[in-house]
Amino acid sequence: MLIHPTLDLLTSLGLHGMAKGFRDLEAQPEASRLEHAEWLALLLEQEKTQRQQKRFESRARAARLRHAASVEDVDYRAVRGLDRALFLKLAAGDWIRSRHNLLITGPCGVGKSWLSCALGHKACREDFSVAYHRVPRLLAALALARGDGRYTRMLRAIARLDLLILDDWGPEPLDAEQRRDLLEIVEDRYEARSIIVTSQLPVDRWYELIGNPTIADAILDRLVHNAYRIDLKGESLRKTKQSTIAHPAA
Ligand SMILES: Nc1ncnc2c1ncn2[C@@H]1O[C@H](COP(=O)(O)OP(=O)(O)OP(=O)(O)O)[C@@H](O)[C@H]1O
Repeated sequence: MLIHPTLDLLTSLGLHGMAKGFRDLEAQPEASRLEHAEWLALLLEQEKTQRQQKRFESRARAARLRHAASVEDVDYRAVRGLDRALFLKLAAGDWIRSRHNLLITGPCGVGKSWLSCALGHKACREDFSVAYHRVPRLLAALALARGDGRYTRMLRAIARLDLLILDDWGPEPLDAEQRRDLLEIVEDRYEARSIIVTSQLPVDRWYELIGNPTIADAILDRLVHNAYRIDLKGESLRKTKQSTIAHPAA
């Protein structure tokens, strides 16, 4: 078989997965017993897997998730208030396809950011576009963008994402500009794209966090309607981690 010209052709066509699969099969003596159709199927499978992996890597890079968390690593015993069945259902990603939201609340350090990143990571695997933002930094970045003409472009980029993670909302109340920014973001995504919001404050206190009753109604109506909720409880996992470091298991 003309191995090198075939490899060159696959590479020049950008079929790097097939090229790798071709080299691997050539190196296996038992592969000579395969039918042509089986060869082709294996090479196409390799190409598909490699493309999916590349796509996932680029999605994950763009998402800029704060934690390297994955849904497979969730410790259900450590996180109190986490319903395993609900979380596994969310991990499957149908809520994103149905354009629903997810609100994760609970005290400091119970794993809100971590779980949101685990779901963000899984969403990247499912080929959704994702971005993670801490709310105070995003609002500060939007205020800056307003001054230098990037505001509309930034909002447009946020609106296009399949999943937007807004981490650490509150406890500071929003000012007038921030309220409007949040309304723009939520309005753009309503019944079109999904949001995860995490906050130490329970959902029934978000109204006062927004400040203006009319805008609070508008934001919360769009955000809370159609939202799944996870209300975590218990001690900070940071403390548990520190005591494990101080007293490692023998
Ligand atoms: N489900 C989990 N499995 C394993 N480790 C976890 C899990 N959840 C959280 N952790 C660990 O606990 C630490 C605290 O979690 P995280 O930052 O998500 O808390 P948080 O509720 O968002 O806190 P804060 O309100 O202060 O932002 C993380 O650094 C992470 O390593």
